[in-house]
Amino acid sequence: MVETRHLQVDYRGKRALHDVSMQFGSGFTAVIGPSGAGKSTLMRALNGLIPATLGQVLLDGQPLGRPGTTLLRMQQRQLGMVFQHFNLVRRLSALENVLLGCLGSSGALQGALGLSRRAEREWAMHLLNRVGLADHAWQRADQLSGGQQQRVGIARALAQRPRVILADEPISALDPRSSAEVMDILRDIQERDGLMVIANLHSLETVRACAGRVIALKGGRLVFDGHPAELGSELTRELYAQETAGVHVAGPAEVDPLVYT
Ligand SMILES: Nc1ncnc2c1ncn2[C@@H]1O[C@H](COP(=O)(O)OP(=O)(O)OP(=O)(O)O)[C@@H](O)[C@H]1O
Repeated sequence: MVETRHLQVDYRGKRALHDVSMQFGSGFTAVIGPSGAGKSTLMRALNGLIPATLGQVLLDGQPLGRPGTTLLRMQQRQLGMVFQHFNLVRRLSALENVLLGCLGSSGALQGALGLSRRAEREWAMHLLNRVGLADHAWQRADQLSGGQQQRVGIARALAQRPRVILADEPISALDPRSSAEVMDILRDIQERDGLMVIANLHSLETVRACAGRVIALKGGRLVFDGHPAELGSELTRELYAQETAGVHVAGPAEVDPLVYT
């Protein structure tokens, strides 16, 4: 359903992704790799927030539209985005933030689906309840904890009724308990609602607990695509070699988990 074909992304001459081709059909996919590997660039390119320099991103076989086009906006409705730093409007309530997600799917669709403002509100409240925040609906976003803000971010992404959730480092800014809550919600969305989830994650422990597929990038290139169980310690060591060399030399027992959170 989502595919990259020979995707290359350059930032002012600096290549961030080289010739990346892959397909995503369903399930929970984790994207891993050391700092600067191109993980965020991939997530943003999948959503059309960054255009391909060469190659293509396709949704249901159709290339993503260029920035600013109606085609891209229609496609982006199917691709809900969750951000590392939540990207909420701080002075608005949790409910108002979720309603902003509904705006992405109203407009043209509002008439077609017959969605009234009231129906949108009910939908937004339902989603806040889903992420365990019904009691915080009227609280300002900047008065919520990081974990709560990220849960509002997920509810906002769900508000547009996407088929895919692209989560760009959804738990990097959170403590372990909030991280677990957020991952439980993402996993539940995937398992119960059948949404495809693609999440860029740093903790291999989390990857093993949540993902059915893992994609590893290094230096902007695809270096692994398979089941998390196939991700051996040799490959993991290689993947993070540069990073651990300067920062922390892992002992044999340390290689596997959280080298990198
Ligand atoms: N806006 C930008 N302008 C120029 N170069 C950029 C920009 N964004 C990213 N890069 C560069 O592109 C490469 C890939 O960056 P990206 O943020 O996608 O990596 P990442 O794997 O998500 O890293 P991290 O885990 O540290 O967030 C890096 O070399 C980075 O410096």
